[in-house]
Amino acid sequence: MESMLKVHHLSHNFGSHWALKNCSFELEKGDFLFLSGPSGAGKTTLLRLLYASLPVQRGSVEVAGFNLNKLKPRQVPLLRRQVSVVFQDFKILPHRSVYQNIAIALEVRCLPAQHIDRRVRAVVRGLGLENRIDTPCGELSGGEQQRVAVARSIVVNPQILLADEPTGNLDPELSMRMMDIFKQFHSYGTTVVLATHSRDLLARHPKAKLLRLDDGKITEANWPGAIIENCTDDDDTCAIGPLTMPDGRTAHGRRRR
Ligand SMILES: Nc1ncnc2c1ncn2[C@@H]1O[C@H](COP(=O)(O)OP(=O)(O)OP(=O)(O)O)[C@@H](O)[C@H]1O
Repeated sequence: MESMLKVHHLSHNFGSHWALKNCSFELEKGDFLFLSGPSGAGKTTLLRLLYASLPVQRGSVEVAGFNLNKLKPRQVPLLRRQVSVVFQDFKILPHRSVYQNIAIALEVRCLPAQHIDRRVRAVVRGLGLENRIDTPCGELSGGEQQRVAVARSIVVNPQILLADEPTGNLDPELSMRMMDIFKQFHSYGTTVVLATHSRDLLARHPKAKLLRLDDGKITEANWPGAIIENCTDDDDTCAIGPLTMPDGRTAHGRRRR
């Protein structure tokens, strides 16, 4: 199977606070992963690292064949052609319409206008936004804005789709519809990583891969490609992970596989 994500000994700190501690896991093409854990556990931090919106401080990350430890600024747009993200704050343009907010993801790729129009309208239909297509996004409800953010991320057909609580603002029916869309993309071969608090969502997808974070550490995983570190925070190297040297060796002098 083709590897899509390799995260080894990943730790990340904000000042003196370690938001991620020595996380290691791998995903293959077409995997569907739920990232769970309480508020503050490090889910968003992990997604931001995978999207290269935070620099890798410790450990190593490979996403869709890109080594993020060595990623140059000019390579970031290339990575983001393969990886789409829906963040919690949506990042949509309030004065632009639903159509424009979604089309922009394709316009930056200089695709033919007809092709853009077809794809945007198909996604808008799929997410039930037809009657809001010309509405400025600033006038939409939270749930509608969330659907626009999801539409913009899937319209580009990414290899990897990262989503941070994509059903958080939606009622149960829309939430199911949104999940159906993620599952549809997954069935086309897209690798999906979805962060959620929702126990209900996890219970409804018992076959998906699950990674639980607590206080920055992996505490639960249901497949062998993830490592649960049984160590305490007192053991610094174990909890925070070995330092990665620029040549890829760890501070222990062991070369990574
Ligand atoms: N930019 C930042 N500056 C300082 N601390 C941060 C920053 N971003 C996150 N943190 C801290 O890192 C920890 C992990 O935060 P993160 O947002 O990754 O958690 P989360 O699991 O996504 O939480 P939620 O489910 O509430 O979104 C928290 O303690 C948070 O306060």
